[in-house]
Amino acid sequence: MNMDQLKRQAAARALDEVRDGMQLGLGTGSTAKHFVELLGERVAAGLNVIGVPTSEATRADAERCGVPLTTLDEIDHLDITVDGADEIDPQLNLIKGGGGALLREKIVAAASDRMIVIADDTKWVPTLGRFPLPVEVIPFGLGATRRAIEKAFVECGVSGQMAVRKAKDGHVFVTDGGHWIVDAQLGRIADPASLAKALSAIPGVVEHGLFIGLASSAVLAGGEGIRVIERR
Ligand SMILES: O=C[C@H](O)[C@H](O)[C@H](O)COP(=O)(O)O
Repeated sequence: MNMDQLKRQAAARALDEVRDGMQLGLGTGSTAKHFVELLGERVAAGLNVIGVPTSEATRADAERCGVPLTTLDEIDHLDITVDGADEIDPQLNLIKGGGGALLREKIVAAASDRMIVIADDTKWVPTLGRFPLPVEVIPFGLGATRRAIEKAFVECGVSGQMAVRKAKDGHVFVTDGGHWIVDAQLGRIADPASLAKALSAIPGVVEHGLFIGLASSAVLAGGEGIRVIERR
């Protein structure tokens, strides 16, 4: 089974948790896209749900698949958010934002009763940090923000190169919110909760890709089948 088939399997398993009448957060990325497509098939067959997309890309996918959409201004909570991740550790802390959608993803996950993470099992790691940590920043005063981020890294015992993310066309990547992303190659983040707190305290940082205590469960698809891990 190839990687894409594993992603679809994980998405299909998460779909088992969806009930009629639910309000759903719809994640972003190649794995979440499978979930949106499978959800669309169920909607076409009569399932009544409504979704909040975590990016303009997911909005377009959901519209194409016929999934009805709303916003967090029109409803007061979500039952489940189903989203992918770039890394998942055994405490179900995550690195997200490889696709640049971390800000909306975190807002939507935090407004949800449960967050189910779906992934192929290569995303499962003993310690976060091999995947570059995305930090969403305001372009204004970026030099000062970068220095403050470096200081936070030192205080949290991590270090590594930082680079402003570029889009495929070579221009600076701009998020749906109009911000930039700095990717930090940290290698190993021993204390992700402390680093998350330190980054959140920096004025020019809009959000970062550490999702601490947000995921309720992870559905990991691998060569030997599906593993569901619940947060203790
Ligand atoms: O910004 C993007 C998101 O955090 C994605 O959920 C994450 O990058 C995983 O994406 P994929 O399922 O494509 O690996």
